[in-house]
Amino acid sequence: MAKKGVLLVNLGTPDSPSTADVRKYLNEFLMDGRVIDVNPALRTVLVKGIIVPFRAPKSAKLYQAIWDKETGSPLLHYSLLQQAALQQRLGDGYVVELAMRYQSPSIEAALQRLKDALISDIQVIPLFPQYASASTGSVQEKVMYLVKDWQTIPTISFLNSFHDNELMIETFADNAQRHNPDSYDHILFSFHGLPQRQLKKCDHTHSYCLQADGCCDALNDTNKLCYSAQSHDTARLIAAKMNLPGEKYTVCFQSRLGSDPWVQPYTSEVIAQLAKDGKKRLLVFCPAFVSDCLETVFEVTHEYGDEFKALGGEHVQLVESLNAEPKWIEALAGMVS
Ligand SMILES: C=CC1=C(C)c2cc3[nH]c(cc4nc(cc5[nH]c(cc1n2)c(C)c5CCC(=O)O)C(CCC(=O)O)=C4C)c(C)c3C=C
Ligand SMILES: [Fe+2]
Ligand SMILES: [Fe+2]
Repeated sequence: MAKKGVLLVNLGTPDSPSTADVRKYLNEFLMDGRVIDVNPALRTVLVKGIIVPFRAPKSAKLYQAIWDKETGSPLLHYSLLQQAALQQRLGDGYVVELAMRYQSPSIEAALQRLKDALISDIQVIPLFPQYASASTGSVQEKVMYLVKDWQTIPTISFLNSFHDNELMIETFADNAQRHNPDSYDHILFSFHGLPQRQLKKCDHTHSYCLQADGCCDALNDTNKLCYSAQSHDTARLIAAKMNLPGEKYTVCFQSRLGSDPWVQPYTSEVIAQLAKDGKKRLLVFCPAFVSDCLETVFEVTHEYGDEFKALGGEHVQLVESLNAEPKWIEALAGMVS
């Protein structure tokens, strides 16, 4: 029987934590019109003239702090473990490839390997639980761009999002149990941030997202692919699995870049308020990421941890991401149709 292809795609990471490699990575990433969605001339000035020159040396230091001597970037390391575990779980009938949207391993090389293996049925799984044009949409666009000139275009299906996947929700809740959640004063669900403008552009009615009261309180036909609404849904589902009452947790958004408004509340402001309220111990989920990476290991544990302590808090504990947890690999296997 003909083999089927599965292409796992995560965001990307620099090839090394040197300033030169981080600069190369940030340039490719931030010049993507779905990530910095302003006109190309302005984007070039912002990215090449301002953001990257200032950010690359700083980011290189952060990457150096999380880079493992043997396994390198945590994001790539866990992604490779996921690929190997999924390949083993699916068996010989499938070829599982891994790619990064930016830098390496590239989507182009992965598609070429599938083509060389005569695979004509490919399922693309962008490894982002919640849909965003800047993440999932960008992967979809890149794959379509790369196959557009092939003589024979294979059957390709794309997974848009899996924010409510039962086994994924269970894996996050299981990971939290290692930390005795009852011993924490408050729990945060801290998602990667996104400019508000990008959320609004996904609302085809132009009247609901960030305009209607409680627009993220439930999913409906208008907001079912809204990143913020899906993030709130993921958090509600994990909270329900853990029997957390509403007052025990807060949904928030981290990693803001630039001065435009991003989806709120911002994690750093929530943490500051919790410290002011006398909370001492915080447990933090980052359910926008399926692998631990710079944004979880460094930003949550070190940056937010230090900020919280400076304001009188005692401890910020990250809940590990899905990484290569067997239940998560089972979740991925279930997504392969
Ligand atoms: C305009 C800027 C950015 C948007 C929009 C954005 C969306 C977005 N990003 C992820 C996932 C990841 N982002 C990561 C790092 C990262 N993201 C931005 C900017 C935007 N992201 C920057 C500048 C960086 C680099 C961090 C730094 O240099 O300090 C990562 C981590 C990569 C790693 O190697 O560990 C991930 C993962 C999603 C899912 C998303 C849209 C929802
Ligand atoms: Fe990002
Ligand atoms: Fe929305």
